[in-house]
Amino acid sequence: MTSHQSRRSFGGKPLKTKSHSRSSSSTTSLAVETPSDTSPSPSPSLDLPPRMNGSHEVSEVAETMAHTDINGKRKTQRSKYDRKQSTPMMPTFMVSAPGKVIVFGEHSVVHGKAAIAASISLRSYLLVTALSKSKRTISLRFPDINLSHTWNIDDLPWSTFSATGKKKYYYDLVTALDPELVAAMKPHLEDVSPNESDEIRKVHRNTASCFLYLLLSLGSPAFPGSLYTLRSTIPIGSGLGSSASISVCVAGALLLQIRTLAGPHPDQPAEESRVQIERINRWAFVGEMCIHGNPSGVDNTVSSQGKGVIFQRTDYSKPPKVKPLWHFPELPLLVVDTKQARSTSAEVAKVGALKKQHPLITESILHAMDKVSEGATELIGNDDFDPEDPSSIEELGKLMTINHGLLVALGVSHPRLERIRELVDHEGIGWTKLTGAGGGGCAITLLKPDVSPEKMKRLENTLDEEGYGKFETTLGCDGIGVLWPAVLKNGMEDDMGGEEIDQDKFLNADGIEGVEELVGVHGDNGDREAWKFWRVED
Ligand SMILES: Nc1ncnc2c1ncn2[C@@H]1O[C@H](COP(=O)(O)OP(=O)(O)O)[C@@H](O)[C@H]1O
Ligand SMILES: C[C@@](O)(CCOP(=O)(O)O)CC(=O)O
Repeated sequence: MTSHQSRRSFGGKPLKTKSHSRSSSSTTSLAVETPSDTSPSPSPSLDLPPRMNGSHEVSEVAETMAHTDINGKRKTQRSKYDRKQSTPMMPTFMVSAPGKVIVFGEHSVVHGKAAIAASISLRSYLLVTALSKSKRTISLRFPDINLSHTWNIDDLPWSTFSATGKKKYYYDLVTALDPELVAAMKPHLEDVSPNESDEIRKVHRNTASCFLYLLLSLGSPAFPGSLYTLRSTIPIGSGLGSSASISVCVAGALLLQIRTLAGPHPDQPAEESRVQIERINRWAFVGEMCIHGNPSGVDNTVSSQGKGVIFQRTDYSKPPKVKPLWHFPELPLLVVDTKQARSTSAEVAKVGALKKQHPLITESILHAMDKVSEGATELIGNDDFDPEDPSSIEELGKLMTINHGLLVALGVSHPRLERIRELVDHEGIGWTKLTGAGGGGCAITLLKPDVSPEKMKRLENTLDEEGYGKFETTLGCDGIGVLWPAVLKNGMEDDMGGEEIDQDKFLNADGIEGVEELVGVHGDNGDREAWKFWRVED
């Protein structure tokens, strides 16, 4: 594969991509394999920030952080003269993680075939603000779902989570929720959004349980009072991995707060970066279990590591095998939301019924889908594949068209999905397929290079008129990123060290565009350098 440093035309807007050296895919597996990561954590190497907003005497929060061992036990040892040292407080920081699309092989994956999923540039952003020593509370402000909740740290069931046989460490592989721990957590979820409808409360409690289970597993009674503010640019419940993305943000933020992650920093070897991502991914999977019950682990893996993955599930009682595609190309992708509600289980059942009725025909379709995924893996793994070259894009696009046709044959498309395909085909601007379960949800279009702004505008107008949601994204983006400290500028311009992104600014950012403009990983003039990523590619 060629390396590229590019700005592709995207409906008249330049698309930002980064330069990465590329080589063939690694076969390292994340999330679903036996733990090998039991080494003690290296100390974190994020640069400590310049003091912001004037000088802080060290607070007990910072002191506690500095004296908390890897198992969360507080070390009470003080300095020689038993007085507080002047060290900076943990800064306000931010983490961000992407959503995902299934690029090839939805449905056939349910029947043991290989599928490919990849990250997209729609992302969740979580701002973490350490509170002053006197505030012994943990607060969530998640305005996308109108969730606002505060727990008193000292009231939380720490002893149950740290009891012998129950305590889990940051390096553990947790593959199931512990029913006793879930029961201990339950009373602390009961007063979440008490005045909302049952339906809304369920959503709020799922999100709150994801956070609380991770906090109680990774934290300790000495955990610093903190405020977590989350905003996401990923539509919720459209099959684009919004829940995995927030689980990755929460897992990453908590692991950073207990100082069990090394980096990210630019010189970090890929191997070390992958270990950090693996840690985050394992805990994000636990968060996903709180929201979903029985997730496959694919969404959180793609969201943590970014790029793409091939996944296959030959034994349905086990999680799928996940092989990272560290060098998945960055490609311009249009995601269109039909806004048509769909049920993944109903669509999966449809295919199951078809297979019963027409076993040979259905098996041939599924086999053909497997060949499409195989062909796509070969294509993008080939050294000749060049995301800048129209013929490479066309080959990949054709595979998407075939995959969509096969999904139609399985009966999982929907007139609103077909309408998107028709509109895109009419303009001749790219290759479209449904993504995820179908029956509604989203379609993805791989755009031809240099699509004319007029054609793009015409398509946008029609989609708008017909009530579709549209997102201009990039496929194959970075996974979890860290903005440390969370400042608007890099802090180089003046002595004050940059302007802090406080909660108000973040909450007041206007819509998706406002969030992207204020804190976005992908700024108007290319990717923001202040965001750091664990570089997983060799
Ligand atoms: N921005 C967000 N803020 C708070 N919770 C969120 C957010 N995005 C997703 N969630 C949680 O994830 C759930 C959506 O998961 P799911 O239905 O699987 O959709 P998706 O396919 O987008 O992951 C929501 O009901 C909510 O609990
Ligand atoms: C249809 C299926 O292959 C993908 C479902 O994707 P989503 O939940 O719609 O993102 C089901 C599955 O893999 O569990």
